[in-house]
Amino acid sequence: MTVQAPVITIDGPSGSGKGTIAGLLAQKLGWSLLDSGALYRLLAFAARNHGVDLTNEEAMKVLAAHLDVQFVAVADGQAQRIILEGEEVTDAIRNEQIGAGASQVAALPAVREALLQRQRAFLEMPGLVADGRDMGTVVFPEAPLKVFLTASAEERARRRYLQLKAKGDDVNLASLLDEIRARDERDIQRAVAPLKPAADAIQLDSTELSIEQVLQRILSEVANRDLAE
Ligand SMILES: Nc1ncnc2c1ncn2[C@@H]1O[C@H](COP(=O)(O)OP(=O)(O)OP(=O)(O)O)[C@@H](O)[C@H]1O
Ligand SMILES: Nc1ccn([C@H]2C[C@H](O)[C@@H](COP(=O)(O)O)O2)c(=O)n1
Repeated sequence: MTVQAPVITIDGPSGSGKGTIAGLLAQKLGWSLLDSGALYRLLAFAARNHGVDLTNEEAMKVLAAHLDVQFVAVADGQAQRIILEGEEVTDAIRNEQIGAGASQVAALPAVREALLQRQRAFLEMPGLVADGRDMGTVVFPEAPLKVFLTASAEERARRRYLQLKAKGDDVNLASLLDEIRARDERDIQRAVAPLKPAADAIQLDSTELSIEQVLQRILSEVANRDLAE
């Protein structure tokens, strides 16, 4: 009998803290990590490099199927390094322009289909923490623990502002709020795999919670379900 590795899915809108929490959780449990948003960002980035129009579904599908990417684990507490076509792009894909492009290509059904198996291939023992928009609804519908992490748009814009400012980016809070609202709208309204909580997801509003409080809430659910050693 093959034993299936457990998955914890963390879905939610941009800036709700999914990536931060997924990374900390994976580190704490010693599990693998899937940052599915990075795949859509990488596609938008690769399309720009290769001069492919983001609305050309057939060309984007081919790009998605052949995306040459590696996720490299690093020391505890640091974001994994992302290598696209031999070049490190970890930071280059983390800006609002690429995020908006990612949200645009993510609405193409052929692209989502082309990335499905690639995402499922991240599943390995002893377990996987997967963050994105459709982890609990489409990619890992059998996951024993699904979290839908939210926060108000204002708080998410504020967090993004502080994050980008710390990186030295020239940012404007009002524009970030507009971009976050536009991205929410596109991710929620799209026809395929829209952003929505799975019926069996735990919904967690992090607006008034610290990163540590969110992490502890999820770890208590992990313990309740006996998911980890
Ligand atoms: N509960 C929290 N309280 C305060 N800041 C937080 C909290 N959760 C996350 N943050 C901060 O908010 C910023 C955005 O978090 P993060 O990148 O994890 O969001 P995300 O949901 O993965 O966004 P995206 O989907 O766009 O990648 C980071 O700087 C992170 O440190
Ligand atoms: N499972 C996923 C992950 C991401 N997307 C899309 C929607 C987002 O706007 C964009 C970038 O994601 P982020 O890195 O900000 O989490 O990618 C999706 O549709 N499905």
